[in-house]
Amino acid sequence: MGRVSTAGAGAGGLAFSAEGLGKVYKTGDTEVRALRGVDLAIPTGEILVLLGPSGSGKSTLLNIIGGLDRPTSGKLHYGETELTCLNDADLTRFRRDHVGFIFQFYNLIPSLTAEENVRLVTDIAVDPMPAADALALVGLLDRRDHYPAQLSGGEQQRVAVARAIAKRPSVLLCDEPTGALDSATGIRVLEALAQANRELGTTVVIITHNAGIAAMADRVFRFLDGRIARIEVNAQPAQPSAISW
Ligand SMILES: Nc1ncnc2c1ncn2[C@@H]1O[C@H](COP(=O)(O)OP(=O)(O)OP(=O)(O)O)[C@@H](O)[C@H]1O
Repeated sequence: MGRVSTAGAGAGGLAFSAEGLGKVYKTGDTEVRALRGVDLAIPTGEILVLLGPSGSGKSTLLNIIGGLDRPTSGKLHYGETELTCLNDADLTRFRRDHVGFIFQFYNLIPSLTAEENVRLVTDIAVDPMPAADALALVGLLDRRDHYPAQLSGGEQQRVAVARAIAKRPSVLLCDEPTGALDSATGIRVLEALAQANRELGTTVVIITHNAGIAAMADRVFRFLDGRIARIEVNAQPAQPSAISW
């Protein structure tokens, strides 16, 4: 794609690296320092969990990594491409071609079936998988003709996962993907994310307030007051089914 090279973002490399990322939100006379000098390295193909108190900067970082927002200071690379140097059009192209987003509320179009919701993405993506394959990956092929209102919350979120993975993104960014779900359905959604990671090699970043989910991560970043206060590496990440909620 355009000027965003994927060199260095392949297996064994770094999906993202950042030095001194800062973000200041200005509203009138008020300034909020949401990120205060974040350095990070996210290896390709890992599952990363971001934990930390409300307001500590997790969503701000996720939005910057996904090209939805820009930092006010510091540098961010995707593989060998410096995202912080891209113009708006190239940043949009990076986001469209490489990033899948999953949010707490599923944002499905109510008047479209599960398959049609996924097709919204596969119709415009560069190298998508068939919508049916994406639904099969999250275990919902038999519900392809159901409308969102005919699906449970967990099933709707799995359709959202299918929609996000159908374009074969290199990275899936998930902001509280199980925040609205009970433990059984939440675990099913986490299994869908783990499956995308395993079968497609997708790097997965998950923001959560549920510390139990950290058990499935290769790496955990603990945020405090706009900084990464601690990084933990799991030698043996757990299966989602083994997570205690
Ligand atoms: N668009 C914005 N304008 C002004 N301030 C903002 C904006 N977005 C976030 N903030 C502020 O930046 C800080 C970090 O917010 P952020 O959403 O990144 O935290 P978080 O760790 O994701 O929190 P939560 O767990 O509650 O989602 C907070 O003080 C928040 O109020």
